[in-house]
Parts: sequence; structure tokens; C-alpha cells
Amino acid sequence: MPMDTETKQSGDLIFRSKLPDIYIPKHLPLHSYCFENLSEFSSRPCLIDGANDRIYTYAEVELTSRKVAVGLNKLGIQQKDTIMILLPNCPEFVFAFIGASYLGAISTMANPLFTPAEVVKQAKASSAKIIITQACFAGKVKDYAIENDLKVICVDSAPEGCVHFSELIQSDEHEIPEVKIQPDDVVALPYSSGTTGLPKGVMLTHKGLVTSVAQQVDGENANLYMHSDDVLMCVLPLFHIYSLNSVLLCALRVGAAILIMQKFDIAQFLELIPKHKVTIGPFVPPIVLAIAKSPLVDNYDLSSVRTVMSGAAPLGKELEDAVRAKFPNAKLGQGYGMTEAGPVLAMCLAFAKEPFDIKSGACGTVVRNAEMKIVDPDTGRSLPRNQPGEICIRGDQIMKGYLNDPEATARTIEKEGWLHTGDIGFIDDDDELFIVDRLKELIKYKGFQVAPAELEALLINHPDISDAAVVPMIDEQAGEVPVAFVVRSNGSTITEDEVKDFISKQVIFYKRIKRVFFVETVPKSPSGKILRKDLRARLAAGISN
Ligand SMILES: CC(C)(COP(=O)(O)OP(=O)(O)OC[C@H]1O[C@@H](n2cnc3c(N)ncnc32)[C@H](O)[C@@H]1OP(=O)(O)O)[C@@H](O)C(=O)NCCC(=O)NCCSC(=O)/C=C/c1ccc(O)cc1
Repeated sequence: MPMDTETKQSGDLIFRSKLPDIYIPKHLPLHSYCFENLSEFSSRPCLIDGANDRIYTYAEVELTSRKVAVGLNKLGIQQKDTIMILLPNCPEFVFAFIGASYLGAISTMANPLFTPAEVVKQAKASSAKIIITQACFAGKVKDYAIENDLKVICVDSAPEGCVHFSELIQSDEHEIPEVKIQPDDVVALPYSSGTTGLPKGVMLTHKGLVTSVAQQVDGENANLYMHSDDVLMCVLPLFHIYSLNSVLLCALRVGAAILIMQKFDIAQFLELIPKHKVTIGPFVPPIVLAIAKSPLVDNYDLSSVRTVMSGAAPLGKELEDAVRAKFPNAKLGQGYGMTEAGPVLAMCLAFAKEPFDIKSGACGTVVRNAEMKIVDPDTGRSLPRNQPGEICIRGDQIMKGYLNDPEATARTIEKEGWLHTGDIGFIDDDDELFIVDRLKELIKYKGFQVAPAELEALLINHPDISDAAVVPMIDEQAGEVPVAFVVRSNGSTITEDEVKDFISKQVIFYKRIKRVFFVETVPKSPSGKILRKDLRARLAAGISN
């Protein structure tokens, strides 16, 4: 009998999953939870390095992670300390993350393609005590490490002043210090700008990540069914929570193999799928687009894939239909996540062990053991089915808060525990969630976050710019790209290219400004807030410079 998925609670209309709640062992530290059933698959492949076909079994991954925990501890890392993982996808990423968890330490992850200033900002804000990276990126943190007496560990070779990762693995795993990890202790600290402002450290706890993974893959009728015969394509970067949670942690929990790709390359990607009989593909729309458009696809047998999931940005119906034809045996659907939400709010129920019918365009149904409501952004009142409003979520999986920023935390999570997403959507009669708009100012380039406030702060630093506003512009390849409305200082003749170059030098590629529109003033509310909606409307109406 279907559960009642809609209830009223102190005036709020609350939506729940069609799947019943389950027991979640949220008292366990994350590593203990992930490896709880290890004995069932210890000799099976855990990590497959796509670059060289090297396979690490579950037993090896667990042992190496414990050795790394000891190695980190010998370098001074203790419970509650933070390490920075500045790596592309590679086995060492996994050893470092799980190793830190064993110590009760925290991992903050950053994109290795960040500029030195971007990396240092995060290292400073998170108080990272060690930075783990590749030799080619070590130069980005060299000065900061010397000034602050930090160790830099390189996974491939050890340039002068750096420690080689292999030294960590030489430790005796029995020397792990005894630590008492509390469910509310932080284990991961990704950075996200949330609904407004600059990137902030998102405190994800052991309990939060255990709950999120369980909501996806635990239970008799798992929402995102996967098992130890599955092979997951891990091409999305582990330094973002999507891949870290829905690929790595979910796979570890069920004993599936994780096929690691360091960088997306369509030819190599298509070759690896039949070679390793990939069964589950967690993707983002630009990858789906590449598959739909590539003439190479027809040369490869993609019949091993049974699940294609898209998340992190909206997937249009046409694209969904176009890619469906490329995977003859796959179910296609979407998941909806946000770093602050732990990250998964909704997951496609066609991925359940006993699947439900779904509609294309939906981004799933709220996960089990959680509550969702849709509120009117003006009145705060909760709305019934089929009426769009701000999506809010409550449950043990959401973040503990933003690091050292109680005000931003209070703006995002209400006292009653509801996390506001800044996304506008509605729930239909079949409990499926559809996202229709965004309240928050965030720009998403291929699923990567761009915080307008960050670029605006850089722009107004230029002496020839007196004011600036950054908003998203629709782009076929990237989904959205950042564009700037700029007010020149008195007498300045600064050009579009000069503005673009000024920013390009300071930010990672996906934050580069693609267009500059010079204006007399930036529209603002009486309280000084940039009226981004007006600027987006001007773009939609086809502004010309
Ligand atoms: C794989 C993508 C889709 C495409 O990559 P690409 O084809 O290399 O294109 P890019 O535009 O990213 O990169 C292009 C540039 O970067 C360079 N590049 C690129 N990787 C390299 C490299 N490893 N070395 C060196 N140069 C490089 C590349 O050469 C090129 O440089 P240039 O020519 O100068 O522009 C890439 O954009 C990507 O990984 N996007 C996804 C980001 C992502 O994971 N976001 C998740 C945020 S968290 C979230 O929203 C959670 C949602 C969620 C939803 C559901 C859930 O279940 C759970 C969670």
C-alpha cells in the first residue's frame, strides 16, 4: 500500500518519500559505516585507476587508508585538524580522505586548477595544516606553506621541500591513535557560496554523510540501487560533493568498483565503459551533451550501463531523450543535490531496486528519512502540490552549518531545522520534484559554482571600475556563463577585453567573464542589494552594448 507522502505539521505541508524510513546507523563514524560490510567483498576491486588499469581491492583500500591515517598523525595531524586535498581524481584522494576520517580529522577539498590566490584563500579560511597535491600544483602553495610552516605532500614525486605520499603509507596501521569520534564531528569541508555571498566552508559531519549515503543505497528497496557487482564511472571530480558522496561513498558502502578517470575526455571515456563493463554513470548535463553529440559513440558497446544519472544542473527533456537512445539498457534519471544539503535532496525513483515510473524532466523524489516543503518566498507559507516555491529540506543529512559564519548559517537553516535551497520548484501529484527557477544568485558553469559576489569584489578593485554586477547568461555548452555589467569610473575608457583579462588572470577558467556590458548604474534595491533579476531580464531581452 502506498504511504501517505503528505502530512500537515504545525501549519506546514510536508512531503516525504514514497519509500518507508529505514534504520540508519548514524552513530558510526563515516569510515566504519562505509566499511561495515567489508568482509563480504574484501577481495573484490574497489578502485580501478582508468589511466593504467591498476586495481586496488577493498582490503587494500581499507588498509592503505589506515596507514595514511597513521602517516598523517606522524606529521602532526590530530583529531579535528583539517587537511587540504588539492587533487584531481586518483586513488590517493581516496586514501587521504578516508585516512583523515579514521583520525577524526577534516578534509577540505579544492580544485587543483584553482589559481594560487584561490587555493590560499581556502587553505587559510579552513586552517588547513597539510596540503596533499601533485608535484605540478605544489608551486601554487609553496610560499604559503613556507610562511605558515605547513607540510606539502605530493602523490607523484616530491619536489624540494615536499613529502612524498608513499612515506605516509609506510606507517604501521596498528599505530592509529584512539579517537572518540562523535556523530556531530565534521569530516568534510567543501566550499560553497550557498544562496548568497562568497564561498564558505560547508561543515558536513559523520552523521550527515552516513545519513545521506544510507538514504541513497541502504534499505531493502534502496532508492539508488547498487551492489558489489556494479562498476561506477568516477569521472566527476571528487573534490565536489556530488562525486565524493554519490560515487565514492555510496560505492564503498555497497562494495561496488569505482573506475577513476582523472579528466573527462570523450574518446577515453567511451573506451573505458565497455573495457571495464561500467554499469552506473553518475554524470552532469555537459557529459550527457557530449555523449549525445559525439559521432564516436556508435563505435562502442555501451550495453553494460544500467543506470545513467544526471545531477548538479538541469537536464533538458530533449537532451534526456537524445541520450536515452545511446544507452540501450539504461534507466535514465536525475538526482538533485546541493552541497549544504548534504548533498542529496531528491533522487529518481526509477533507480530503486523495485523501480517506480517517473517522468522525464523531474529531478527525483525527496529522499527517505527526510522532509521537504515548498514555501512561498514572499510570505514563508508552505505551498500545496503543483505550486512552485522555494524548496526546503530537513533531516540529519544536512550540513551542520558554515564554518565560522553563524549569520550565514542562520540565514540558510531556520531554527526548526529547515534548510533553504534558493531553488524554486514544485512537487507534482506523483511526488516528483521539478525545478523551475533559481532564487539564489549562484551561476553554474557545467555544474561548477561561480559566486557573483566573488567576481564583483575583484571587479571593483580595478581603479577604472566604479561598480559592477555579475549574473548568469545561458550557454548551450556550459549551461550558464558569468557575464558582467560594469560602470566605468569617471573618464575611464576601459574596454571589454581589458575587463575580461583583468579577471582571467585571477580566477580558475570557469569563473572567467564571457561578456561585459557597460552601463551607467547597476540597478539596486533601496537597501543596496543588486537587482539581479532585472539584469537577467535585460539579458533575456537581448541587450546590446
Ligand atoms: C567533466 C566536465 C563536465 C567537463 O569537463 P571538460 O570537458 O574538461 O570541460 P571544462 O569546461 O570543465 O574544462 C575545460 C578547461 O579545463 C581544462 N581542464 C579540465 N580538467 C583538467 C585537468 N585535469 N588538467 C588540466 N586541465 C584541465 C581543460 O583543458 C579546459 O581548459 P581551457 O581550454 O583553457 O578552457 C566538468 O566540467 C565537470 O566535472 N563538471 C562537474 C562539476 C561538479 O561535479 N559539480 C558538482 C557540484 S556539487 C552539486 O551540485 C551536487 C549535486 C548532486 C546531485 C546529485 C547527487 O546525487 C549528488 C549531488
